[in-house]
Amino acid sequence: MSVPYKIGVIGAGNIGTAMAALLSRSGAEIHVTARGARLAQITQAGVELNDRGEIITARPKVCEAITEPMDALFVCVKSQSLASAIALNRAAIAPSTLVIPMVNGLPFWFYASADGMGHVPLLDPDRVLARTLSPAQVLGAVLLMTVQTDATGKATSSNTPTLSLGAVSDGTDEAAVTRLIALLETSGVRTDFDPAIRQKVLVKLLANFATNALSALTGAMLDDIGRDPALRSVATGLADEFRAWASREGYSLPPNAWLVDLLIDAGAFPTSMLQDALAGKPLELDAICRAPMDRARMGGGDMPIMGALLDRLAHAGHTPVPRSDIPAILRSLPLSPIPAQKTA
Ligand SMILES: NC(=O)C1=CN([C@@H]2O[C@H](COP(=O)(O)OP(=O)(O)OC[C@H]3O[C@@H](n4cnc5c(N)ncnc54)[C@H](OP(=O)(O)O)[C@@H]3O)[C@@H](O)[C@H]2O)C=CC1
Ligand SMILES: CC(C)(CO)C(=O)C(=O)O
Repeated sequence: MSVPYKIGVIGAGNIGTAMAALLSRSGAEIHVTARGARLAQITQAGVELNDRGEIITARPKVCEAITEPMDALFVCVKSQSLASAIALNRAAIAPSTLVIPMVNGLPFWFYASADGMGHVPLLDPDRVLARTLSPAQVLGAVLLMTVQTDATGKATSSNTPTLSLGAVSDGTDEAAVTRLIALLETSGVRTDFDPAIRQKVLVKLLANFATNALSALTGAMLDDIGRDPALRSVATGLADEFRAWASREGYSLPPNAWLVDLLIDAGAFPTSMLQDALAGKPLELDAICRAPMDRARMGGGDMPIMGALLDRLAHAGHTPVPRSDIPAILRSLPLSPIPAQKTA
């Protein structure tokens, strides 16, 4: 009897539930981790994804922590939980396991090379990730998928799941990656392998940086941010700050016209950070906002609009703030023109 291909999915929230349901169509053996009430839900009823009208149900193996090596491990937690989730699931990770962190924000591996993981202190303060994972086994990932989950754990996705994967250093087992991509494609996840994965990460992070904290503070949907002149000028000011830093790092990012189109096209969608603010959950501010700002400051630059926005968030008490407070808060941000950036 052949040994089954084993895929671990750490975290059964929006993305983890969707991935577990989709990957169940690949024929691989799927192991999902969950805790508390979610563990009980999956044990009883499995996972369910409504993928643009198609209901996909599956009964993966479910546990609090995976205790045997996986061929591939998708880590679907918030960025601030990545190190603890990896530490808890240490037994799932053999030297040959492909580990795919599916998180938004500046990735902990962004400065990795064959010599080591590099270090972004905010993202891996105790170096758990750097010590546990080798750069060759980590695949960078950019996921374009919008998923929301209801109280019963049922996930709903409103677009074609699209995933870009990329090696973060030399030494990645290309045959293993090819096999994983075939399984993802069989599952309905449109997947490519992109040698320029860092560029792709920064393009997505440009959108997150420009919108997420702003939406958490104001409650604005993506299309509001694209259309409302006051919100739009904050978002494009943030994008200018981000683009200036990225350009110093050697990356050329799309211009504000691209960003505004993306926001308007997205419609009345609450960013993932607004969803967290509304649910009273911790916000991914370190990975999405503070880590790029720290890197900019380390390079002698600054991000004054983001600095002020984080300050307003810290002092807001309750987020989103009342609508009546928004105009004064937006006017208080340092939206002075910054030097024109060279953009693609
Ligand atoms: N939602 C979306 O549409 C998109 C999200 N993303 C990104 O994907 C990542 C995941 O987001 P999302 O799925 O929405 O987040 P959720 O908060 O919905 O899910 C995270 C899950 O991880 C679980 N978790 C946290 N720590 C651990 C741990 N140590 N062990 C096991 N489980 C753990 C949480 O469990 P518990 O509830 O018990 O805390 C929760 O179920 C984020 O970086 C997000 O920005 C990217 C693209 C789109
Ligand atoms: C939709 C988008 C790109 C908005 O920033 C996103 O990824 C999010 O909501 O976190």
